[in-house]
Amino acid sequence: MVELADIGVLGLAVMGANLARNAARKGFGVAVYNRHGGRTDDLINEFGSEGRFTPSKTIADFVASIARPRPIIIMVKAGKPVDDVIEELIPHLDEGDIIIDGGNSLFTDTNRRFHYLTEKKLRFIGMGVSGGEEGALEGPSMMPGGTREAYARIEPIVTKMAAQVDGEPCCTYIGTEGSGHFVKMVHNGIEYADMQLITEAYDLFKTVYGLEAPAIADIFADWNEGELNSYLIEITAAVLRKVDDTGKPLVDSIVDEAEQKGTGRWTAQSALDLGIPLTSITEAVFARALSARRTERAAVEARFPHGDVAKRAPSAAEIDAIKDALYASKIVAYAQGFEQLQVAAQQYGWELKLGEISTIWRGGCIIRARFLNRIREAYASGTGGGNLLLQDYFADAVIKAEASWRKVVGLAVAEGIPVPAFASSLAYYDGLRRARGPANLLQGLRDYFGAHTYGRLDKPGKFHTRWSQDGSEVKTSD
Ligand SMILES: NC(=O)C1=CN([C@@H]2O[C@H](COP(=O)(O)OP(=O)(O)OC[C@H]3O[C@@H](n4cnc5c(N)ncnc54)[C@H](OP(=O)(O)O)[C@@H]3O)[C@@H](O)[C@H]2O)C=CC1
Ligand SMILES: O=C(CO)[C@H](O)[C@H](O)COP(=O)(O)O
Repeated sequence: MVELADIGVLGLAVMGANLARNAARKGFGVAVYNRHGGRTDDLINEFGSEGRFTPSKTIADFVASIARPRPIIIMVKAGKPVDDVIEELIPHLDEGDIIIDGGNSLFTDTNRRFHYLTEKKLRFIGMGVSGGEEGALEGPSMMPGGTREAYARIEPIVTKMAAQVDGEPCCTYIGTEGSGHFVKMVHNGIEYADMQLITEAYDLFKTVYGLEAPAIADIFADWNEGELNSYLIEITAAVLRKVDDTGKPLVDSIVDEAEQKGTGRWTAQSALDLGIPLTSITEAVFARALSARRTERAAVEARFPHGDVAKRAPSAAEIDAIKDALYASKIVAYAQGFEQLQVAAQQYGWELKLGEISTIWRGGCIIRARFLNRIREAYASGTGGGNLLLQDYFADAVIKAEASWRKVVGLAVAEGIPVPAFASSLAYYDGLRRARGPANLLQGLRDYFGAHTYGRLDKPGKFHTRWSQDGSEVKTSD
């Protein structure tokens, strides 16, 4: 009798194929299927000896080859393909089978699919997966959302497939509905901010100080030894060090147009819906949009040429100042991202455990970093409610970095180098630490043109001034 597979993987492009190999290497029987069978053949021909694979050329055979209740990871392009695949699967499934969408789906789509499949007595898990091609194979960070009992069925498999840090799997139950994909979306938003901050530091070293890529690589490699230690800082050094077949740094020949698949934009859109000042991530999304206007940028540069920047090698103190600016801005980006998780949890009725989320982001995923241990500690100590900036470790780090942060933003502004993520993070910090800001005037203006009313510091209630009439003030509510 043929042994049934423990899990199925449908969609065998880079992520699906590597997740299937990961599961097989961990000893699970893995059923595999791809719409175009060539990918299935390639996987089996190249890696079939790595474990117990059951390849199929039809969905019916694929489903039939998995032990019930069947856990099936679908790893296809986000959007309509996910709905198409779900519809193709449904006629072949039995009550209690579990479809696990491991792609980067929009969380509202996952909410919809969760309820749709629940009505059909099928179970649905929206599972964020981070780590790219290598992580999928070696151990990603996984963020599964759905019912707790559906998660219990897949837990022994996914916790074994996930990256492990200090003996703990980088996978935990996130919550119901689309919460797993929401958390992955915010992860990606933070990834956008992290990368934007790195490129701003690179731009300063290159454009203001005239450093070549290998010298900048050395700086990032050095930073990776300290508190900035992270996967993205590590690979920045590797990318900057790479030379092409002409012997020149590859990075100097890469087109300066950032692409995006949507998760950063969704994070910013969600922040607007939830009313969260998610400035660092949103600026990172806008910076990608501006970078994509390459032809327009060339034309505008011709009309508004830059003056020459007097380039000179940076002193050790100037390098440290950029490091401080990057670190403080990073703290702000994470504080904003974690606030978004907190507010979403309240808004959508999800019990997101921020300590556990920071724990599973410590390994496997793109934003893995030493820094996440600090966030985990803040939540573990029970003092993690509210803004992360107020936690002692982060507050001390920002206070220590503040003078350098201002200097670096000032230098960039003076030299005409855009640093939107450094600057907006600093503006957020400055805005947040002012008990009294200038919105009193704004309220006055709103009341003037639209009778929108305002509150007063000296008495309770809401008021309107008859600005263009007799100038008198009326109380509009208590
Ligand atoms: N690449 C990465 O680093 C990461 C990707 N992700 C997410 O994981 C998912 C998979 O990513 P990736 O591996 O890069 O692959 P792609 O996003 O490039 O998707 C390709 C896969 O989708 C399948 N597909 C597309 N349309 C359909 C359809 N209508 N019906 C059935 N199958 C379809 C393709 O099948 P066929 O071969 O037949 O065309 C192929 O298997 C995506 O949601 C992505 O956003 C998540 C983390 C990291
Ligand atoms: O999910 C990921 C990592 O966590 C992907 O790499 C992500 O799709 C990259 O996003 P973009 O193409 O928008 O930069």
